[in-house]
Amino acid sequence: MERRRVGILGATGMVGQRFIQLLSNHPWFEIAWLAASDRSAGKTYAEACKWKLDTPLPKRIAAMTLQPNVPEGSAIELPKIIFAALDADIARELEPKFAAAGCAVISNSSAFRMTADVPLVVPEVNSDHLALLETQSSRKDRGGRGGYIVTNPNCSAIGLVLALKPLEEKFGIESLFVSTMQAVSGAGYPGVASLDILGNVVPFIKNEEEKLQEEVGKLLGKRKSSGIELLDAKVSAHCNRVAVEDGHTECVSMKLKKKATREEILAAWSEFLPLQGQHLPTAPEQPVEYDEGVDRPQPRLDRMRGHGMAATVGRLRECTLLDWKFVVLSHNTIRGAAGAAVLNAEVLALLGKLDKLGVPLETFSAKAVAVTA
Ligand SMILES: NC(=O)C1=CN([C@@H]2O[C@H](COP(=O)(O)OP(=O)(O)OC[C@H]3O[C@@H](n4cnc5c(N)ncnc54)[C@H](OP(=O)(O)O)[C@@H]3O)[C@@H](O)[C@H]2O)C=CC1
Ligand SMILES: N[C@@H](CC(=O)OP(=O)(O)O)C(=O)O
Repeated sequence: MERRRVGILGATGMVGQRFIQLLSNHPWFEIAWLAASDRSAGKTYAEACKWKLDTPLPKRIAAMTLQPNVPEGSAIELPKIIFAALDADIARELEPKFAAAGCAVISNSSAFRMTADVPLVVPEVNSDHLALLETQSSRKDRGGRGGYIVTNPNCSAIGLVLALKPLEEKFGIESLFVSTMQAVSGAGYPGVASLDILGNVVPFIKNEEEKLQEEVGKLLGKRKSSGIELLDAKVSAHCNRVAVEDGHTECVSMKLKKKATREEILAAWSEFLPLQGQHLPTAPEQPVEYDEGVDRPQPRLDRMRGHGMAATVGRLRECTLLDWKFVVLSHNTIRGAAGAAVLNAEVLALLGKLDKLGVPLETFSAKAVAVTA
């Protein structure tokens, strides 16, 4: 099968580098276009990027020239699939321009996650929310060329909803308390100053608690004809930055609507295999892995389970305040960012939603009439 050409916006950042790592040998996608800030445009990737990953920067990518970060003016043809890893303020300005140019913008940023007709998706949890694309891609400000924006959640929200989805389905969630320990790579590069974080914990990450609380509601919400009905549960979050390189750990207490035993909860996690049989290259075999170890999960030991795409849960025990408590861990720049977006793109490919990009919608309806006439 011929691989689809893709581009990466924000290619030099922490998440951009993960995109390069995950897409360099991807069987369905081929990196054809890269862009970062104006400071980087015109430089080679090797000149513009401080490569921070523990696999070598691929030679082909190192030699690629960074293009202007707008749909026009590239020296090479703009791909119709754009992975975006930009700060929210920049994403708010740039992502709609690429969607209006007929691109599928597969975004990591928080800029449009809560916009009513923008899907906020974790494929194992709510791929049915992708139906929102039908209205979004025909919006006037999308240029009528089939372009759209799809988002993946905040890195802490992803691990949490993977663990919660099978429990919400079987028992219902009434309320939730979560306290996070988030890795420094979550703050981008150079991120938090070493003097602030070494030997320390910082009990504040700007806007993080608000994002975590509201995104869980949309991700576990139900699709209705009017849009997404948010999950009716109380969620309270504390977010903390800790001196860990990669991997976000979350301590969770929950009250369920229906009583559940420990065995029933463990069974719900092990039987949670929503993408089984779809053969998506980035999907982990077991999205939620339970570890019986008394002191697991731990970021250094467990973040790479399922090639960095699985959420590891452990320490399930009764809670004296709510019903049950447990710990969940996931890799923040793989499962929590670039890997999540690549998996979203694989699902979009499977659903045929990468097929009609860049062509005026009227051309498609005219063609459809011609075929049926
Ligand atoms: N790190 C994480 O764990 C997660 C991050 N995210 C989100 O992903 C996005 C990227 O995060 P991260 O990679 O950590 O950030 P970084 O700060 O590491 O990277 C930012 C990227 O954006 C580019 N950039 C900066 N200014 C502009 C501009 N004006 N126009 C175009 N491009 C610009 C930078 O290019 P240059 O090198 O030229 O400056 C760089 O490529 C953010 O929205 C973040 O919130 C989401 C989930 C997890
Ligand atoms: N704020 C997160 C990472 C992140 O960028 O989140 P968001 O994609 O919601 O902006 C962290 O610090 O770990």
